Amino acid sequence: MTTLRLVTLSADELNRKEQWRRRLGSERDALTERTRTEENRALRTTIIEWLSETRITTVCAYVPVGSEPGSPELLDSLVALGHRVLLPVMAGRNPLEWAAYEGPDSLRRATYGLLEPSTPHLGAGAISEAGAVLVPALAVDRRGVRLGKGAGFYDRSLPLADDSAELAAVVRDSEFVEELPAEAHDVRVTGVMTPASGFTRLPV
Ligand SMILES: Nc1nc2c(c(=O)[nH]1)N(C=O)[C@@H](CNc1ccc(C(=O)N[C@@H](CCC(=O)O)C(=O)O)cc1)CN2
Ligand SMILES: Nc1ncnc2c1ncn2[C@@H]1O[C@H](COP(=O)(O)OP(=O)(O)OP(=O)(O)O)[C@@H](O)[C@H]1O
Repeated sequence: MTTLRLVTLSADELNRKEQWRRRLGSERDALTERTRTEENRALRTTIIEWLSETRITTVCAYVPVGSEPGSPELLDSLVALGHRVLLPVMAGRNPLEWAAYEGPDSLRRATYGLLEPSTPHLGAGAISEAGAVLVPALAVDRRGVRLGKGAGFYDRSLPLADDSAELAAVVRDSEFVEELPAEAHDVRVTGVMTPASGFTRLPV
């Protein structure tokens, strides 16, 4: 009985997550190039300012693709300011591995239209060296529940981060929402970063 009920609930949650993904995805796709550029510029400024107020050196980031918030320029700015920037490398369904970003030439095409670093792989444990993890997301809620692409990569990887690390979901302002469907395996982020509001610490 109990098992059956759990399975039903979980399928339902999955459905609700999928509906959110579709809606948020079309909203992102409908943005004008101008809005996108403005938001990404604001994100770059606000992320750099936020980090400059901390003693964080190593930052885990991601190379945005399609309509994801963020920009390659942000990665270059972080490196120029002396940060060590680690980027995710997919390794099957295991936790993400990490490798250093060393400029645009250090990236190569990977599966699913992603770009990955061609520098030496540092393993899945390298995330523990980061003071901040910029986490790609479609949305995040006030409890720190994050909605991602739906493959669970960050749910498997974030538990390897240091306890003191800031786990900052990077989203558009309208994607910081009241409540998202949550599942037991969802790892909560410690903060959210948006173009207009900058970094907001969440009560995790
Ligand atoms: N820029 C960026 N890099 C990232 C992530 C991300 O969200 N954004 N990830 C965050 O986790 C990881 C990759 N996550 C992925 C999650 C799902 C699928 C996926 O569902 N692929 C579909 C095909 C999708 C398509 O081609 O449109 C599939 O498996 O069939 C791929 C990668 C690591 N790197
Ligand atoms: N810790 C885990 N170990 C193994 N599998 C997991 C774990 N966390 C999540 N998963 C698997 O990943 C699937 C997708 O999870 P979810 O929908 O929460 O992904 P997401 O957080 O949106 O995606 P992503 O992290 O890739 O951006 C889950 O149905 C589950 O099967």
